[in-house]
Amino acid sequence: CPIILVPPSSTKWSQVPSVLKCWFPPHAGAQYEYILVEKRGDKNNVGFIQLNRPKALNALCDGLMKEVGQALDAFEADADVGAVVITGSDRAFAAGADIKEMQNRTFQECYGGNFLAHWNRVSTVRKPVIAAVNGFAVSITSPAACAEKSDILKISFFFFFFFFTTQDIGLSFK
Ligand SMILES: CC(C)=CC(=O)SCCNC(=O)CCNC(=O)[C@H](O)C(C)(C)COP(=O)(O)OP(=O)(O)OC[C@H]1O[C@@H](n2cnc3c(N)ncnc32)[C@H](O)[C@@H]1OP(=O)(O)O
Repeated sequence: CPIILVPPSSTKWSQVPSVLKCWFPPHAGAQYEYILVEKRGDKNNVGFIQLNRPKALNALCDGLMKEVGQALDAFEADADVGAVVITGSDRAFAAGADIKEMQNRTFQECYGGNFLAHWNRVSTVRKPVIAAVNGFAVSITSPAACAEKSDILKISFFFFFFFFTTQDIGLSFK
């Protein structure tokens, strides 16, 4: 007879031993530490991820980004889910990368360890992912990185590069 594993409702996803994680999807009971995850909509077919570090304005720490990746994996594998919505909480969508966590990392650790590799999961999900942005939404990027993504940005980048040779900082506040 099949064995069904049901984690206690107080279990945090980060406390679940790795060998057990494949036996139950994260949104089936185990709680996340940094995000809230549920299925919404009349047909329960919208995957909903709420960033949930309000005291740190949802700064994107390593643990939060790993959990977002896990939740996206679970929604991608769930045939009932047609699209995913990611939103913030309280005053912020997200205050960008967690600068407290980053401040002691050396360039070698970041570059050699490819420390943002798992951040890309959101761009590889094949289902539509919608960002419902509220409050602060802070980020930084380089025009060169943006220019890889679209022709319009390539043209903008050309003009940008013409006038500025340094990296650009993109900030968006509420
Ligand atoms: C994606 C990559 C690779 C890079 C980036 O994203 S770089 C961008 C990083 N983000 C920032 O530099 C933004 C830093 N935050 C701010 O400038 C301000 O917090 C604010 C303008 C967004 C809001 O200012 P406000 O005065 O309303 O709130 P604070 O008192 O400053 O913050 C409340 C609370 O949140 C903590 N916090 C805010 N942002 C971050 C962050 N990015 N990383 C870690 N923690 C953050 C802030 O320290 C404070 O907590 P404490 O009271 O416990 O210190």
